[in-house]
Amino acid sequence: MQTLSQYLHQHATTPAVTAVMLALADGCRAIGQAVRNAAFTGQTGLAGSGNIQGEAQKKLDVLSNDLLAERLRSQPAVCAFASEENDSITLTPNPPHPGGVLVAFDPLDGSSNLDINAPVGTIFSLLPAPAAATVSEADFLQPGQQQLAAGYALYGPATVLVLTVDATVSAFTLDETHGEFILTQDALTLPAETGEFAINAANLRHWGDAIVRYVAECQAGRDGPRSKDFNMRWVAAMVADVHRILSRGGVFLYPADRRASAASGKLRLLYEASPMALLIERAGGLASTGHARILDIRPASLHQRVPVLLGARHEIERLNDYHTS
Ligand SMILES: O=P(O)(O)OC[C@H]1O[C@](O)(COP(=O)(O)O)[C@@H](O)[C@@H]1O
Ligand SMILES: [Mg+2]
Ligand SMILES: [Mg+2]
Repeated sequence: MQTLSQYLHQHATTPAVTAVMLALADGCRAIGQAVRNAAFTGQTGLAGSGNIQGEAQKKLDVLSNDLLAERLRSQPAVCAFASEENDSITLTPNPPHPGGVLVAFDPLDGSSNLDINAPVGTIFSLLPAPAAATVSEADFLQPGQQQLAAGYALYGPATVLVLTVDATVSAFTLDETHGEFILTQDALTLPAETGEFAINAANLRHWGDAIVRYVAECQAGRDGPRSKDFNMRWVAAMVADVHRILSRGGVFLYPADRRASAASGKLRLLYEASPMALLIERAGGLASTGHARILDIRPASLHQRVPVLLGARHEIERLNDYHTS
């Protein structure tokens, strides 16, 4: 039995990455508890505020953000952090230093699921801090391939933490009795083929031709050009959909579409797409916009959105072909 701390001391590239991961894991443990106890602590429903992307914040969005911010502020390796729920970056008391870390996070992913007691999660990304006197927003605009580490926590029937700090992806399950994350799956790998896809099909009439073709061919099953039946799933929390893919394969699609409001898709590059792309690629899959590898994109702004197609290698290659042919 290996604890998260033991694992990180063996696998993480620097002591700073270990320290920041442990702080994030502690924050996720606290968020998991807050989610489970919300009915007794007055933390259900809307906060009455909105975030910079115009989304109504739930009380748990705000609390989760605070729980992570608290831990990152007091972690000496963290020089600054950026959150989906904050307009701009937050500087910690620690100026940039060799080995210093910037953290970008989505404190509560899939928060519309809170109303129905369905899974939600937290997504985080660690980037190298600059070699400058202070950190600015521009320092966060690094392509995803420069991430030092990334991961997510899924608050489902069990609280699971999935992360990458080296070339591999590992999963830890929270032992609720002892409050410890225990390694439960090492070296997760993603099959190149799949018979399962995930997309919000309510948006079908807005999709571009490549997505319409891909989904129609999956739905045609063994009677269509793919000559096999496909299954469809949609949890409406990216963390849970990606976790299913890392557990049993599949593809997850949140494409751009023809609506002006969805011209770049829905998901955010820094907090959602980049960290998930790193996990998926390290497990042997691919993550693309249809036209570009997500990890190659240099963000133009903190809250930038991108189309996301990720999962089984051969399916994403097919989707890339459909976008260019
Ligand atoms: O409501 P839709 O269109 O099904 O979108 C669901 C997607 O939106 C998200 O909930 C966005 O995340 P947030 O809850 O952090 O805003 C993803 O987790 C999920 O994949
Ligand atoms: Mg999210
Ligand atoms: Mg969120």
